[in-house]
Amino acid sequence: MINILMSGCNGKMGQVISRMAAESEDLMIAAGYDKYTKINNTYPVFDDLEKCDVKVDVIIDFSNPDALDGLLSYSVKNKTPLIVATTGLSPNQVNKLREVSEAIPVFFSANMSLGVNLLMDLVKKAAKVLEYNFDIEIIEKHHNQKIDAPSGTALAIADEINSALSEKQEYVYDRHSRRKKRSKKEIGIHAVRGGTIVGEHSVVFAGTDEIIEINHIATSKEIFATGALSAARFLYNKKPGFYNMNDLISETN
Ligand SMILES: NC(=O)C1=CN([C@@H]2O[C@H](COP(=O)(O)OP(=O)(O)OC[C@H]3O[C@@H](n4cnc5c(N)ncnc54)[C@H](OP(=O)(O)O)[C@@H]3O)[C@@H](O)[C@H]2O)C=CC1
Ligand SMILES: O=C(O)C1=N[C@H](C(=O)O)C[C@H](O)C1
Repeated sequence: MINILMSGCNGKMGQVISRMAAESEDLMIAAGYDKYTKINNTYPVFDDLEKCDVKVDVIIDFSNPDALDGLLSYSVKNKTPLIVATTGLSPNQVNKLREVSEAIPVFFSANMSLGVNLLMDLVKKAAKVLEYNFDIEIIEKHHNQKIDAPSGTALAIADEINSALSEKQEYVYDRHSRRKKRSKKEIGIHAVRGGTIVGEHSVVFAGTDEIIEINHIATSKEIFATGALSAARFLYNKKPGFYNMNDLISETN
């Protein structure tokens, strides 16, 4: 049995993962971490990781960037593998994750779904072929409870595209403050927020008289939970290192 500490356990993703782990035979949520302790969880919940006296094998984090420092201290002190799915981390926080991965296994992905990770591969290929004649714009849509914008996935897609191009593109976030034509050296990134949209990402390659659009639509949060639980199985007993969905997909296929 792999014992998990669920960080952000009272939140939307924390609750979906708790339900799915309870249905699995090899994983269980042994403890939770959140801002508030809640009475109807089936495991103990801590509002301070220093107080956590439950032995766990892996941490899954779907919470808030403010939680990261505490999680890093706890993981390093207890040599506990750490999965970070929280988005909106600063570049400095991502660097800290990389540093810590020299001592413990760290898994970091802005999107735990298989489909989005395939989309990243497809858009990289498209970007290479269309590099000189097409403008690239990314549009993401999420529910009205989402705090960060643009989504971590939209930024990760833009980074993947940039890694495939011979010249780095500048990211332009909506255009209300710009009074000039679009340059050839930019990737536009746009966020829509409303209702209960689970998560949609669309990459538009707009050329002269033709448009190619590559889309991913998440219709449930379970797809991210499935990915997070697979990441827990993957990271348990791994050597220190900085892992992502590509490592998980290559190992399991
Ligand atoms: N990588 C992926 O595949 C996915 C990533 N995400 C990301 O996961 C994160 C959580 O998403 P979601 O579950 O929808 O959000 P929720 O707001 O529903 O849940 C987050 C939980 O974390 C708690 N929390 C906030 N700050 C802290 C803190 N400093 N320490 C401990 N707990 C804290 C919140 O408490 P309170 O509500 O009281 O503030 C809440 O209970 C987001 O960053 C989101 O973008 C989401 C889905 C997929
Ligand atoms: O907040 C969410 O809900 C989601 N956040 C992630 C992101 O910011 O990319 C992934 C997913 O789209 C759902």
